[in-house]
Amino acid sequence: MPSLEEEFFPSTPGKFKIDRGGGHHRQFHRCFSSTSKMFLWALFLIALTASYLSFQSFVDSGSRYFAASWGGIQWEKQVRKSAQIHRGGGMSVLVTGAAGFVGSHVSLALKKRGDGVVGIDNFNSYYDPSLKKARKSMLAEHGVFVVAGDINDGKLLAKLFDVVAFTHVMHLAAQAGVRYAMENPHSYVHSNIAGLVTLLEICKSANPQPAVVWASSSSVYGLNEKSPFSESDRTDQPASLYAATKKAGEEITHTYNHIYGLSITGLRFFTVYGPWGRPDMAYFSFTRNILQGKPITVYRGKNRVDLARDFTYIDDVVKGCLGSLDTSGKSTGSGGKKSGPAPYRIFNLGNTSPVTVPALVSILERHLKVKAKKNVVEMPGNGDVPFTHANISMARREFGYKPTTDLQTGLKKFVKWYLSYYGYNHGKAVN
Ligand SMILES: O=C(O)[C@H]1O[C@H](OP(=O)(O)OP(=O)(O)OC[C@H]2O[C@@H](n3ccc(=O)[nH]c3=O)[C@H](O)[C@@H]2O)[C@H](O)[C@@H](O)[C@@H]1O
Repeated sequence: MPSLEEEFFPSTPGKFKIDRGGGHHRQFHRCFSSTSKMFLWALFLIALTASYLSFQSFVDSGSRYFAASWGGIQWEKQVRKSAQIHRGGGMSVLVTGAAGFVGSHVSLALKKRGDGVVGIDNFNSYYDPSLKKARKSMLAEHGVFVVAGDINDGKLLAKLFDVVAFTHVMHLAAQAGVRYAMENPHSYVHSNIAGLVTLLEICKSANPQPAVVWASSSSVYGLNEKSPFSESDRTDQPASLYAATKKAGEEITHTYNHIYGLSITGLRFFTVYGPWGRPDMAYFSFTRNILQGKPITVYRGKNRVDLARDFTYIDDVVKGCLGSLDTSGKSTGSGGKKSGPAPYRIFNLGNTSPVTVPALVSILERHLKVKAKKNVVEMPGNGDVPFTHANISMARREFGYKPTTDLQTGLKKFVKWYLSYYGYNHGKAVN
C-alpha cells in the first residue's frame, strides 16, 4: 500500500510523465487538465491540513481538560482537610515532590507530629511511578493528600495558596540523579530551574508569604578537594548539569530572598538512602541486581582509588528537614514587596563518615546473604565526583542536627523494607 506521502508526491516519475508525442493542442489540453488536477489536489491538501490542525487543537484541549484533575468543591475539601493543623503552634506545609523518597518521609513526619501537610507531585516516569503511587497511598492512609500536578503549573500552585494560607513550603520536587543529566538535560532545566522559578513566583506573591526550605545537593561542591565540605567552600565548579542546576537554584533563591524578602533555607543532602528509596540510586539498584543474580557495575576513581560517599540515612535527613522548618524564621514581604531582610541559610545534611562503594557492596552482600557479581570499571566522565564528606557543624549549631544511623544499620533497615515490599523473587526470570 502506498504511503500517504507517496499518494500525494508520487516518486515514480512515469506517473506525471508529460505526453511529448502529440501536437501543441493536445499538450495544452493535457497541461490544462493537469493544472486543474493540481488545483484540486491543492484544495484537498489544504482541507486535510485544516482538519488535521483542528483535530490537534481538539486533542490538546482535550488533554488539558483531562489533565486538569484538580479543582472543584470536593478537591478543595480534601486539600483543606489535609492542611489542618492539629497541634498548638503547628505549621501548614506545602510539600512538593511529596510522592518522592524524601518528600514522602518528610510529609509523614510532619503529619505525625500534628502539622498540616498538602503534597504535590507530578508522578513522572524517571523511575517506576508505581512506587510513587504506593507512597501516595501510604500517605493517604495517614491523612496526607497528594495533588497530582507539576510545579510548572502556576495556576495550580496559585489555587493551592488560595485554598490554604501555607506557612511553609518544603520544596523537594526535582529532577534528581547525577548521571541521567547526560541523557535528558532538559528535564533538569524543566524541574530544577523553570519549576523552581514558578514556585518562587507564587510564594513571593502569596499573602502571607511562606518560608521556603528546599533541597539542594552535596553535588554543588563539584570538584572541591577540601575535606570535609563546609558550606563556605567553593561551589563554582560543578561536575554535572544536575549539580549546576542545584547551584543555580541556590542563586535563584537568593534573589527571591533579596528582592522579595522570602525566608530561604537550602539543604545540601548527601546521598540519602533508606526504605521507600529511589530505585535509580546505587544502593537500591545493587540490591535488586544482587538478588536477581545480575552483575553490578562498580565505578572506581583515577589511580584505582575507590569512590566514596557520605551516605546519609533518611530518618536523619527528615530530622534535619523538620529542624530547618522549625527554625526558618519568617518571610518579610507582603503583596510581592519586601519590608525587611529575611533569613537566607544553607546547611549540609550529611552523615560525616564517608564509606567507599565497594564497602557499601560488602554490607549489602552480608545483609542479603548473596555474593555480588562485580564489574569494576574506571569511572567514566559522567558527572560523578570522587568523594563527598559533610561538615555538619552549622546544622548542629542552628537546630541540633545530629545523624545517628551508620551505613551498616541503615542498609539493614533498607533491605528489610526492600524484601517486604518486593520479596526475594522480584524481577527474577521464572523458568
Ligand atoms: O547527595 C547528593 O548530592 C546526590 O546523591 C545521589 O547521587 P550519588 O551520590 O551519585 O548517588 P548514587 O547514584 O547512589 O551513587 C553512589 C555511588 O555509587 C557509584 N555507582 C553508581 C551507580 C553504579 O552503577 N555504580 C557505581 O559505582 C557512584 O559513582 C557513586 O560514587 C543522588 O542520586 C542525587 O540525586 C543527590 O543529589
